[in-house]
Amino acid sequence: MGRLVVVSNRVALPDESRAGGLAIALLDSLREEGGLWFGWSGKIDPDASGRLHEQQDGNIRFVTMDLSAQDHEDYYNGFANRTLWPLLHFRMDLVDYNRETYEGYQCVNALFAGKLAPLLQPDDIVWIHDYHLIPLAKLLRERGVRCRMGFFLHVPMPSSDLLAALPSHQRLFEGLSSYDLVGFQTERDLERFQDYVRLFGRGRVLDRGVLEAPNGRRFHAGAFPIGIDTARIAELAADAVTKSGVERLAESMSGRALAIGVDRLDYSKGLPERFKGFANYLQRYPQQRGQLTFLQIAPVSRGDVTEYQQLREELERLAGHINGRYAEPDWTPVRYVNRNYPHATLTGFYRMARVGLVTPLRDGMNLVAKEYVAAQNPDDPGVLLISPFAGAARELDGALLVNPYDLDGAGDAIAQAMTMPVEERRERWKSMFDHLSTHDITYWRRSYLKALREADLAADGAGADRLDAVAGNGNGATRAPLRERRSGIERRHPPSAIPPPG
Ligand SMILES: O=P(O)(O)OC[C@H]1O[C@H](O[C@H]2O[C@H](CO)[C@@H](O)[C@H](O)[C@H]2O)[C@H](O)[C@@H](O)[C@@H]1O
Ligand SMILES: O=c1ccn([C@@H]2O[C@H](COP(=O)(O)OP(=O)(O)O)[C@@H](O)[C@H]2O)c(=O)[nH]1
Repeated sequence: MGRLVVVSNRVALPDESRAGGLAIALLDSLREEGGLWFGWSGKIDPDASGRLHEQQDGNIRFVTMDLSAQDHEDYYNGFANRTLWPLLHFRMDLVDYNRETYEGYQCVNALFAGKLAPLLQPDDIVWIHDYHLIPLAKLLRERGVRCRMGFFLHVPMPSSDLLAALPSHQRLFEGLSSYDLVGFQTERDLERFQDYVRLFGRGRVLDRGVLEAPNGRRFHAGAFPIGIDTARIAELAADAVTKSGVERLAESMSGRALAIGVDRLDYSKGLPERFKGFANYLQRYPQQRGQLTFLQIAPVSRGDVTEYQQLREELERLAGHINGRYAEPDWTPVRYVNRNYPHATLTGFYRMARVGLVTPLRDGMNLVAKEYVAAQNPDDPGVLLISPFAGAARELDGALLVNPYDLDGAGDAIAQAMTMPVEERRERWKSMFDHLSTHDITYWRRSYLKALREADLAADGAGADRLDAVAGNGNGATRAPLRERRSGIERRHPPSAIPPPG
């Protein structure tokens, strides 16, 4: 079996501890399989982009590349995080497009290709991640790389009309057809991508999950909801209870219940709306005032980008405003912390929390939602409140759905969580925990890689006779949703027709 080569902008280097679901998930995957992880070093080289660093940690070989200040500005702060990130999170109002940053993005992708190509062996399986690196497969193929290549998009795929509003969208998104398999977080993301290919991408959907680019190249697409290392999170959480940081938090609660939110400081996470929803709860449920303290952990993210700086200021104002209005001499309703915590501590915080608040405006998956569930005490679990706009909501059918734009709804759901009987909490928790135990990070990686290894339609269209046989493989399109209608919003378990990982 070929070596696994993972490529992503962010790499979880052994001494790295920044928050972010992609890096955490890929580290879990590579630990099991071993292989090469290639990406940005996280360092700025004042002279030029391209200096490589190499280190080995267990069975993972890390090769990372520095970027010059200008490349970092155009590629990461610019096109990736000021153009693509808002676009892919349905925020046209925040999209800042200019040709210069787009060219910078292309140049950095070309640099990745130039440095990576000589490291590859013909039977490697190359797995490229996220919106930073959409053009990479095409650029590698232009350099003669013939390996099997897959792509996974960790963020949402928005509606095709939004994608089509991006100048040069065809040049960018046609790049996806150079992969053998393009993976999305949910079936909805896959559907929206197929719509784009049909309506604006000059391509064809030959069958569900089998697409053809304008140049005739055929490739697969499927939904592969990412998971967490459920057993390890549950174990860490049980052990964390005696950790000093966790004990200190427990002591400071003075017997009050805890509501927790854990998010990078990002406008996609719906933090102002969440703060306002909590204020709504305090205002409309005065009889519960003083019983629940809300802890929001929000490590600073992408701090050079204006919109992120503005969000930080807004949240500071809101936290001050809510505390000024509702605090008592012996109780502060909102605790707002811009610090990053390791899982050993975070899982203990999750377990202590009666309410988990995960209310993004849009989120590819949201691993925090899954970690919160995995960390609960089975005898006395907390209640997860989740936005229907997080990919995870489709799987976590025991959570209370909260539309982040509905502040009254958020207030009601918090109050409901506070008074929910333990039997109901256990029942809701169990169905989610059982699901997360089977659909964990290993399941995700194996399912995706199995589908990638089997995605062998010839690039020139030969092999079309196999289309019928393989259509639907890897995305489970043909299975009916398992069920679930709560609060009027249909949620599906992830594609259960993915062949069991072997
Ligand atoms: O690398 P950063 O710019 O610091 O940002 C951190 C990561 O944020 C995004 O994470 C996404 O991936 C998660 C795992 O699949 C998913 O649960 C979440 O919904 C996504 O937002 C981003 O996509 C990554 O590239 C970043 O590394
Ligand atoms: O202080 C923190 C805050 C977050 N995280 C981790 O960062 C990841 C966030 O992933 P998620 O999918 O929720 O969102 P993303 O940040 O990737 O958009 C989760 O594994 C969190 O446990 C962490 O380790 N420490």
